[in-house]
Amino acid sequence: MTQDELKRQVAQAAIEYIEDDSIIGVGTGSTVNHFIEALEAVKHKIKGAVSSSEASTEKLKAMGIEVMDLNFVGDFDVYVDGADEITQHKHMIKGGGAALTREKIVAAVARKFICIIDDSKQVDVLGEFPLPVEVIPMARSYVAREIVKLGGDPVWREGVITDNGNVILDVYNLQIIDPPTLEKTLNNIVGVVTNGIFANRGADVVLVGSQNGVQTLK
Ligand SMILES: O=C[C@H](O)[C@H](O)[C@H](O)COP(=O)(O)O
Repeated sequence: MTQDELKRQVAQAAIEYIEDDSIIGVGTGSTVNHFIEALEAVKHKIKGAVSSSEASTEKLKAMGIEVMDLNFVGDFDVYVDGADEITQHKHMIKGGGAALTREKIVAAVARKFICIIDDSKQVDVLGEFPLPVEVIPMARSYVAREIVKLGGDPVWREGVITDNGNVILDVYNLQIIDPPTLEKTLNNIVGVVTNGIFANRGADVVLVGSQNGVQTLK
């Protein structure tokens, strides 16, 4: 199977976690795009979705799925999203598609985070994938200098504006030994909106697509 076929396979497996009459949290990215397509089979049974990006919202609406405002939903059961890297402790790097802040908000509200990945995303230590940090535009240089002090090499993702109107710094050369602490440290820099470490609220269930089928890690 190609990597894209592995993504489709694992996205299909996540459909089993969807209950009748539920509201589903929907992430962003190429793996989630397969999940959105797979929702076709169950869309008549769900109440609607909460979306983590304009891109996913557009796809959900095109399928006739109601996209709800998180402010009016309260909490809900299941959030399905991909990741750029994930450890055995279910700590992740996310934000390769620049959707990290809305993803972190929707994940915070969900009772269960189901992470769907192909097996290329599994790592021992986070950090080979450059860590995305969403930054208020006027703070870009200041935040970059603060990140250098922490040992990272930030690179401005030029031309990219997030759904929230901010910019992204991708931080290279970090070996993230203690993800929960670095997540908090980076979020304490003034001007940072959020960073792509999902550790203080990691995944609850990880579905891993591989040549041998889908493995479930709980
Ligand atoms: O901002 C994007 C998200 O965090 C994605 O979940 C992540 O980048 C994984 O995307 P993909 O499924 O395309 O590898």
